[in-house]
This record gives sequence, C-alpha cells and structure tokens, in this order.
Amino acid sequence: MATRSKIGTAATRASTRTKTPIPPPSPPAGIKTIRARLPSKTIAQNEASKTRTTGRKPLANRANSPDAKLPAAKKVASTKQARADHSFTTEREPVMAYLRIRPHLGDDGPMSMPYLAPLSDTSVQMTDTSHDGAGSSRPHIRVSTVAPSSIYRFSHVFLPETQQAEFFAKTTLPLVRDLLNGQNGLLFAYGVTNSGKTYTIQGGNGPDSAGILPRTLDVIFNSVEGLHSDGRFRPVRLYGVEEADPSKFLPPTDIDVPNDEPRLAEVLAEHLSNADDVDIDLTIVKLDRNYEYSVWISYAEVYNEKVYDLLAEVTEDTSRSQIPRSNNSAQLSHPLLLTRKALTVKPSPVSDALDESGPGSAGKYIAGLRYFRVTGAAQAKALVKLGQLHRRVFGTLANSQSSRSHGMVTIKILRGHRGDRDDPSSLQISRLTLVDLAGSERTKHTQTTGDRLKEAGNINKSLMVLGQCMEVMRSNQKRLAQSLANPGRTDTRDVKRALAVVPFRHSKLTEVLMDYFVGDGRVVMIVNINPYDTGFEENSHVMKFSALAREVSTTVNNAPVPRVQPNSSKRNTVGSALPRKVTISRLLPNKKVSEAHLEVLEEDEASEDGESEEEDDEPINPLVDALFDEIEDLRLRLYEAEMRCVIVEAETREDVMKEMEERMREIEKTYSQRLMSEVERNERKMDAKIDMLHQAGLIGSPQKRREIVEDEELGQIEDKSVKIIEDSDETADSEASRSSSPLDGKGKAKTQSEPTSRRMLGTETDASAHSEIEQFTEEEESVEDDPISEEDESDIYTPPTKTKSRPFKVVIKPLAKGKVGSSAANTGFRSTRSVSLLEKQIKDLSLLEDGTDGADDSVTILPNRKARAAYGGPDVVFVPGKGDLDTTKKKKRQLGKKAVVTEEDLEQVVDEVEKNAQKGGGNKNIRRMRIS
Ligand SMILES: Nc1ncnc2c1ncn2[C@@H]1O[C@H](COP(=O)(O)OP(=O)(O)OP(=O)(O)O)[C@@H](O)[C@H]1O
Repeated sequence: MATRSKIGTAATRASTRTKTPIPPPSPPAGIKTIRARLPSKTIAQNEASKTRTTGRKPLANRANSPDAKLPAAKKVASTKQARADHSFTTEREPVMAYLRIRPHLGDDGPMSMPYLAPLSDTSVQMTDTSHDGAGSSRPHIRVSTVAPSSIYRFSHVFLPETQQAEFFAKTTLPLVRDLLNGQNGLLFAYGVTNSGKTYTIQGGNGPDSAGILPRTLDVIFNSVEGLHSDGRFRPVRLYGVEEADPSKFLPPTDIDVPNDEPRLAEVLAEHLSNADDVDIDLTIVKLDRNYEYSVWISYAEVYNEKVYDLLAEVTEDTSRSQIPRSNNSAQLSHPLLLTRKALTVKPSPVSDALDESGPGSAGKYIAGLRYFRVTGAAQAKALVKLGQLHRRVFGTLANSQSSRSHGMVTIKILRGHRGDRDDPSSLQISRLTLVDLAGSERTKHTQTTGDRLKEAGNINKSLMVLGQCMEVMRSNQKRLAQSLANPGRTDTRDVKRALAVVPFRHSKLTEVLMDYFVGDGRVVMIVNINPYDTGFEENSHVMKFSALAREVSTTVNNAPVPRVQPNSSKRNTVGSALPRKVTISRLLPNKKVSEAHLEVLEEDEASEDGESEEEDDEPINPLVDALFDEIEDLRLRLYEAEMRCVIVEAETREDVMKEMEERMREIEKTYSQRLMSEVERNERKMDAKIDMLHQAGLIGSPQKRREIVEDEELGQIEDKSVKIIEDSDETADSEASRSSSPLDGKGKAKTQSEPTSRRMLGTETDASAHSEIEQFTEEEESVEDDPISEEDESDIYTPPTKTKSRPFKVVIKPLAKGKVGSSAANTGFRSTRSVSLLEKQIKDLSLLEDGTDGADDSVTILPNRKARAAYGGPDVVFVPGKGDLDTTKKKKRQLGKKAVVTEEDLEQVVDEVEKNAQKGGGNKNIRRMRIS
C-alpha cells in the first residue's frame, strides 16, 4: 500500500516560466495578456491542501450522492462548490515503481550468470558477475562508478515467470479503475534496449501475451458497455471540452475514408478482420450506470526531440519525405512513407484550469494531436496497431525491433451524467497515458553511428532530463517537508521561493508528461530488466532511477472534477489586444540593476481551422520566453558537457588502468627474474661455503670428516681413490635399495630406512647434512654431464651369464681433472698390470662381514664419489673407513688410472676377502656392505 505524504501540492515548481513573478495586470475586457500564474495562489492552495487534506472518498459514493441527481442549474452550483473544494480533496502519493524481470530467451545466446537476484517481493540484489574473476579478462580491476553489488527496492518485483494477465492486474488495473472514475494516471515503462518494455506495453505474439495496453482497452470497453454517450463533445488540450460533430472524430473505418488515407483504412480493416484472434481481457470495472462515457484515443511519439502524431494522415509522396521509415518487413514489401509535421507542445491555458492556479494550468499539451473516438476494443486496438506501424522502429545490433522513440498512447474519457447531456460543464475528463520509452541507449554495445548516434543522444537526453526532473522534484519535496517538520511553522513561502526549478522544459518528453507530476495524477513506473544483458552499468542506472522515482510523490485528486471549456466566448479577439508594459530587471556583476522596459502586445492566433482552436490561449511574452529558452539551452549544454566529461573521465581511467596493469606486469616479471638470479647466486654461495666448511672439517660426522680428509689426502698424494662397494643385485636401482644402511653394524637397524646421502653423513640430521645432499646432487649432475669416452666404456666388463645369474662389474675410474690435483702423470697406466696389483691389494684387505648373504655378485671399485656418481648408479654407496686411506693410497699408486679385471680374477679376490672376513681379522675400518 502506498504511503501518503501530507506535504503541499506545490512542492515543485513546474518550470522556470511558470514561476516568473510577473504581477497579473487588469486588462480591459476582451484583451488577452500574459497571465502569469501567481505562486502565492498556488502556495495558498498548497497550504490549504496540506492542512486540510481529507481522506480519499470512493467515487461511487460521490456519484450516488444527492448532488448527482440534482437538476442542471443546481449542478452548476455544485460544480462551483466542487471547484472551491478542490484543494481539500487532494493528497500526495509516491510514484509506484514495479520491477519486471525478463526471462531468458532462446535467442539470447548461452545462459550466463544473471546479475540480479530477487531477495523478496520488493527487493533485488544486483551483483556484477563479470568482476568476480570468472570470465573476466581483468578480474581485479573495475573501471566503474557503479558499486559492484547493490540492493534495490521496488513497490513490487515481478519474476520472469509472471504472466501478462497477472502483471496487468497488479500494476495497471488500478489506474484503469481510476480512469473510469475520473482520475488521471501515467504509466511508463523504463529500461535498457531489449529489456521487455514493448512486450510489457503492447504484448507478444503468443496466446495470453497481450500487453497492458490492449488489456486496458478491453477492460474499458467491457466496463462501459451500454454506457456510451453520443459523442457530442470532444476533449481538447489537456482539460478542455468542446462541442463536436459526432461523426467527424470517429476512426476512418467508421466514416467515409478520405482519399489521402488509404493505408489507414487498409490497416484498420485488416486488423478488425483479425480481431477475433487477439486475447481479450474479460475484467469489468463496475460503473455507475447513471453516467455515459465516450472514449478517445491518441497516439503520439517523441522522436529526436520532436513530437509526432502517429495517427496522422499518411501520404505516399516519397519525394517530400525526409523521415526514415520502419524496417518492418511488411512495410518493405509494400512501402509506406510517412509525411508528417512535427507538433508543438504548448502550455495549457489557464481557462482550462479549475481556477487560475489550479492543476490544469500547469501542464502542457500537444497542439494538433488528434484524438479519435472509439466505441469498441477492437477498433481501439486497430488504431494502436496503426500507430505502431507508424512508429519508427529501427534495427540496431542490440535489438532488431528496437524502439527508437518514446511512444505515448493517451486514453481520454469524457464522463457525463445522463441528466446533463446538454451541459458540457457537467462533463468530467480523465486521461491515462501509457508510455513505452525508448531503450536507454548503449552506443558502445550497439555500435551506433551517424543518425542512430544522434537518435541515441536524444533518447538519452530525454531520459536523463526525466531523471533530473525526478531528482529536483524529490529534493524540493524533501526540503518542503523538512521545513514543515519544524514545530509551529505554517508559512513556507520562503522555502518555496528557494526551490529549484524542475527542468521539464529541457526535453519534449518531460514537457509533455509534466502535468502528471505537477498536476493531478497517479504515476506508475515499470522498470524492465533483462538480467542476462551485458549492460550491468546501464541497468544499474535504470535501477537507481527507479529508486529516485519512488521518492517522488504526485498529487492525487480524490474525486473527479468537472472541467468546463467556455470556448465560444474566447475567439474573435484577434487584433483587439492592447500593449502591456513589462519591466525586466537583471543584476549586473557590478551589483547594479539593469532594467529593460518593454511593451508587449499579445494576440491569439487566428482561428483558421479546427486545429488552431486548440492553440494556446495564454499569451506569451516573447522576450521572457526567449530568455528562458536561452537559459534552458545553456543548462542543457552544461549537462551535455558534463556527460561528455564523465565519459572522457571513464575512458581515461580505463586507459590509465590498462597502462598501469601493463607496467605492473613488467615490474612483476623483472622482479621475479631478479629473484631467481638472486636465489641461484645464494645457492652457489651457500654451496661454496658448505664446500669450504667441509673442507675445513667443521661440519659432518667423523665418517664425513674422514671422507673429507680422505679426499684431501687423495688430492695430495694422487688423483685417484679406490672405494670398494658391493652391489648386491639387479634391484640396486630400486628405491628400496637406497634405504639399506651402509653404515656400521651398530647403527644399521636404526638407519635402515634413512636416505643414502644421510647414511653417508653418519647420523647427522642437521642442516649441514641437507646441504651436503644438495651438494652431492649437484656433483652428480655435473658428472653426468660429462659423457663417458669410448675408451672408458670399453673398460666396463660384463661377465658371461653362465657364471653368475646377475652381472657384476669392476670399474676403476680416474678422478675428474682438477678435482684433486694433476692426473697427467698417471694417464699411461694400463689394465694388465693393474689386475695383478689389484689382486695383491685386495688380499691385504679384510672386510668386516655385515651379513651372511653370499649372493653378492657385483663389486664396484670406484676411486671417488664423483666417479661413483657417474658410473655407480643410485644404489652404490661410498663407505670410507679410516684404514682405507692407506690401502687406497697404496692401491692407487699401483693401479694408476684404471684397471679391468676378469671375472675369475674378481671371484678370486672376493673369495679371499670373504675368507679374511670370516677369520675376523683384517682392517675393521673397511666394511662390506650389502644392498638388498
Ligand atoms: N516477459 C517476457 N516474456 C517473454 N518474452 C519477453 C518478455 N519480455 C520481453 N520478451 C521478449 O524479449 C524481446 C525484447 O523485448 P522488447 O522488444 O519488448 O524490448 P524493449 O525493451 O522494448 O526493447 P527496445 O527498447 O529496443 O524497443 C522480444 O522478443 C520480446 O518478445
């Protein structure tokens, strides 16, 4: 339920001109002069309405009141009373804003994440899904002034599955009821292109898809069935009524079709023949059957800041037409060019108002807009269809049937008591305007150029001005309400004087709709949204606009008030006006006041034809008008400049962000490269340090130190070292083999599962041990890089399979050059000699058996770790012992560079070694290792 504000009716100032405080002169009888509306009067009325607002009375009660049955003479008196009481029967209601969410359609492409989620019947949350990182090229950067997530509230939220009938019943039917009961209403659909505005207003092609306009017409004609008046009076301007020839204003199908309107008749006839196919809403509003009704329809459009009558005559003169035509396929096959004149928007004459400062005086009307009297829903729909045909519909990339203009269908109802058929002053006029606004444009998305760009500019301009009007009205109303909130405050004239001017005149759209905001009328706004649309930002603006609209309140007239058009006495005054003196003051920068004294003569326009009768009765001061026009023009230019600035700013931000992003990426790359090289350098340094520490014997276990010492000694005495290592079997390559302990018997169980490298370091578990591991790895890699020469390969002996099921090898490799000193002196040492020496040396060795498995069949003798790494394989473990050094030294001296032994030699050696070991003698520092 709408909340009702109790602030005064003139919370806003209609336009700059209506606020001009020019005192009304007292012209001689019959002379038309400027009759500026007096703010004081309006204020007085507002004060009255503020303090004496009454509850809303049902119309039926009023209609059934004794007054309704009074004779004509008394009725006039009661009408006067009604005028006097007008201010007591008004109240303010906020604009109703309904959100309609469009469903996802097949031709929308793949279903993406909707950025709008309904939270309740009245609120939704909008979240920018393109910036959550998914699917966004730049997930971390938002170049937008719109918050990424916001909650918006509405009078009601209609979900995508909402049917047209339900939507109509909840949003529009109350307005139709008001219309039939003599009250005004405005409904407009607002949203970006392709969001469903036209679908909402006009409807779709499927069953039950008729929009709110055809349904409105159905309900009106269902309700007034049998209550049609004879159409002797017709509505003119906003509130005027004049006598008319009942046959003249019927749609062309009902009268003789003029020759210049073949298309009109054709379309109407075609539509009428198909009328049965169309959905019909069966709702009926119960009406007082003492009244008669006549229904009038007009269809106008605002296109490129010009107003056209969509029901105007059509001529086929292609040479004169400058107007782009619809791309409707039917049109293309059978060309129809519209030649028509733009209409002017004029202020409603004071004479049409209830009184001089009444609501009727504030609005503007479209001079020359034709209203047709319709007697049935099918006929009315045919007229609307004709207007649709005439409406300019251009395809853009965003929507092939995009509405490029604001379409306005106005339904006026003249209601008169059956007993007062001859009295026009007893007639009541009410009107309902349904506006299908053009889609708020996205020039970037639709690649609009040229004429379309100009169109887009004008569409956006009128929508922007509509938003500005709402904003100003809202702030004015707020200020006024605040001032009234002060205890004891009754006179708010000073506040009203300081209220901002509502810029209705800045666009044709707002000029035409102005009366609904400053005069009487309920306003309903339908916000259409397509949540799968890519224009998150545009839709956010639409939502903000709706939030704004909800804070604006309009004046609702609680009872239908008769409007009288005393037109007969107002003509024939041409040339009879006398000049009037006008003084215009202006404050100069040097604080002096400049005054211009003018004489203005104003006359009515000549009443040449029927149309001129609808011309403005109110004289206009051309200078003042020109000045105001200039002010408005300047304001408009300022707005446009501001808009351009905003666009430029957004684009600049985007560019800067792109550049920043690029730079950040470069910096990141440079830093990561530097970091890598730093890490490498540190590693190298660390390795070097560890090497040094090892060499200095400062880290490592006794075994390790022994190893280091051995290496050093080896370096001093010879460039070779000999290690004896047993490789148990073929599984030596397996990971499990690495876990066998090469260490002494005491620690064997404990170290069984320790990594090889650790075992080599004894029981060390500190950081130096790990460093050692790394160092080893590095060494191994460096050796692996050094390929084995052909000669070296030839030294590797593979025993015949008959002797042993598993191969073994004996290799004596030289140390890498430069590692432990020069090896040049030993390069000529050959293998034949080495074998016997080796045999002898091995005999001297005694191995301490650490297991009983005699199946060890592979013995590798390697001079040092490096060689082991290169040739020994992963399971070969270097086990130095204290006593090895001497033996090794000796052997190395004797063996020289390398030696290859035969299988028999080796078996002999091994046997001997085993024997010695069994005896328990020998050098205990040399261990026999079994790798399982
Ligand atoms: N509630 C709905 N249910 C089913 N289809 C819909 C609905 N709303 C819109 N559509 C369809 O979506 C498409 C676009 O709708 P429509 O033409 O009404 O958009 P628009 O906002 O009027 O666009 P423009 O401003 O460009 O004229 C049409 O095909 C229409 O039939």
